[in-house]
Amino acid sequence: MTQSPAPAPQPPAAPATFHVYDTTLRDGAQQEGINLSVADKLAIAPMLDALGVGFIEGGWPGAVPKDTEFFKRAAKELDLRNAELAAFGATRKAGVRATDDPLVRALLDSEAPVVTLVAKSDVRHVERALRTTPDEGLAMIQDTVRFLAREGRRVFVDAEHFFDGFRYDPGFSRRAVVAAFEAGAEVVALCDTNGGMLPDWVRDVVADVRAAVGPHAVLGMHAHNDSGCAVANTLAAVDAGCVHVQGTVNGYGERTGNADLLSVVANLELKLGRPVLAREPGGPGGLAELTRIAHAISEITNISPFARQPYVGASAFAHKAGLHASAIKVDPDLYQHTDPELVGNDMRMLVSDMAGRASIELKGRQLGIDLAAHPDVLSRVTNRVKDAEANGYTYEAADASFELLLVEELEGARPAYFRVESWRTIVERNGSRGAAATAEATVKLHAGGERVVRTGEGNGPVDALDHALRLALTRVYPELEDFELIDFKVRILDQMQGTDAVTRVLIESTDGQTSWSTVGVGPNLIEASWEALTDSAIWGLRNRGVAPR
Ligand SMILES: CC(=O)SCCNC(=O)CCNC(=O)[C@H](O)C(C)(C)COP(=O)(O)OP(=O)(O)OC[C@H]1O[C@@H](n2cnc3c(N)ncnc32)[C@H](O)[C@@H]1OP(=O)(O)O
Ligand SMILES: CC(=O)C(=O)O
Repeated sequence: MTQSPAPAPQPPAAPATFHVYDTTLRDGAQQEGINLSVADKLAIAPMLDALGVGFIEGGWPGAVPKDTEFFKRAAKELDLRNAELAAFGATRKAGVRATDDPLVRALLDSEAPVVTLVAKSDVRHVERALRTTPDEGLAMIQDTVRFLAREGRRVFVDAEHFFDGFRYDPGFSRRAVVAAFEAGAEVVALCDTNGGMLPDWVRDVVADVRAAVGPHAVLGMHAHNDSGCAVANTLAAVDAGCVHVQGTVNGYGERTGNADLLSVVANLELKLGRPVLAREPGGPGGLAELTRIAHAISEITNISPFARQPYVGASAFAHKAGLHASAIKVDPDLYQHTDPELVGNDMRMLVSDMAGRASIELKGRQLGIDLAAHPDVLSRVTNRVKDAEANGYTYEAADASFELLLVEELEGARPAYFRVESWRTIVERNGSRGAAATAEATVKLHAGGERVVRTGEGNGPVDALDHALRLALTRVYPELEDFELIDFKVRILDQMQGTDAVTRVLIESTDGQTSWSTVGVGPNLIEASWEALTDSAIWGLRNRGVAPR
């Protein structure tokens, strides 16, 4: 007999407030390899605002000159609709009055409406890193919070190393949080600074603190991802009563990063039914912007998007296995945890040797080719793909070559834009030391009812072949003048099915509007490249609606 699941435990009563606090521009910028200019920060902030976060932590004014400049310019140049800017900084130094601490003063000077103070809440850090007493550690928190609150700032406190500290000496860590609230802090975010917590540990500690501070105190969570649990830890904290979540876009951050705020908000909204992003009614923004903003920000950080990133990655809704595709054909929900459109992403079908007929049918549909009424074609294409992949081809990154294969099986032949008679290449280098090699290629083909022979030059044999092919075809197909080769990848595949190594070439081309990828395989680089180059020309012409001449 099936047992009904136990009712989920109810979260403790908590304030209606819920904060989404982004720290991409501060903690995200602490990631190795990220270096954001003031202009970069000014470009990212409006994207975060459009996403609907409530707070944007812009950096540490006074400590980092670029951040001082950011707050100065942000006040004049940014027109934020949803978010408030937060300036990050530390509590006063030991033995110094808050009013006399230049870094505390710099927080005021930033004119940010919110100030977030990092405060030591692990007694070991107070004694060993600050080299002071627990009482002075608590006084540093209280004095700084009180001073800034009196100056009219909303004060948030990041309780640094809270979880490690709590597991070592819960009494001191609790007192640090209570001290911050008593002094006027509006939020205390409990930080897993070293990122090593697990969700159950977080839940227990947050529940303890929640009981100590009462149901109305705004507790937050700031998680790092060193145990791979930052998002889960953030959700566990919410479950236990946190109503303020911190994180960074794409999970950027020190070491292994912070909680990916995009996953956090998607999970809160889609899985837990908590609308947490601000949205203008009927307007853009919110979750539907998630994928676009993730990629736009990765352009600015110059960190390649992570394909397997939950919700927003290129592979997040990409399906490869044949069995998955056959169920998806019936209902996409059978193999997807959520609808990709809700987060602005797309479902993609990947064609490979793991494809079955359903994968090919769905891929055809995605390419605008309905194969439902052609079971014979589906079987032939499936078999051809499996054979070709066993011989070194890969179609999941070469949609254009796959489409040509499909058209060939459907229409009985490839589009006959030209017929190749032969081609050859020569690489030449004179005997002088340091002289560069040059390449020349000759292509003989038939197009537009004529035999055409053309020679092209290039800095290598593939470049020369590309030039010769264009020279031979552009009189008949002037559209080719817009085509450009934008990426070229080579891989040597050893011992395919007991044969010698083969070479696989993947080419990406563009006509300025569309880009497409083709694949070629051969016993050497030149033959593989020729196949990918000719596929590229054929697909590009067909896509433009050009008829064979
Ligand atoms: C967990 C986090 O990620 S918090 C964010 C960390 N971010 C950064 O550190 C980036 C910006 N940092 C900086 O530019 C510099 O470290 C500065 C300007 C803040 C300080 O530079 P310096 O004065 O040269 O000091 P240094 O970096 O060597 O040491 C930090 C000092 O801050 C003190 N400190 C550390 N945490 C705190 C805190 N929460 N409250 C008060 N003081 C603190 C340390 O005790 C040390 O003081 P000391 O110089 O009297 O020994
Ligand atoms: C404040 C902060 O970044 C941390 O404790 O990790």
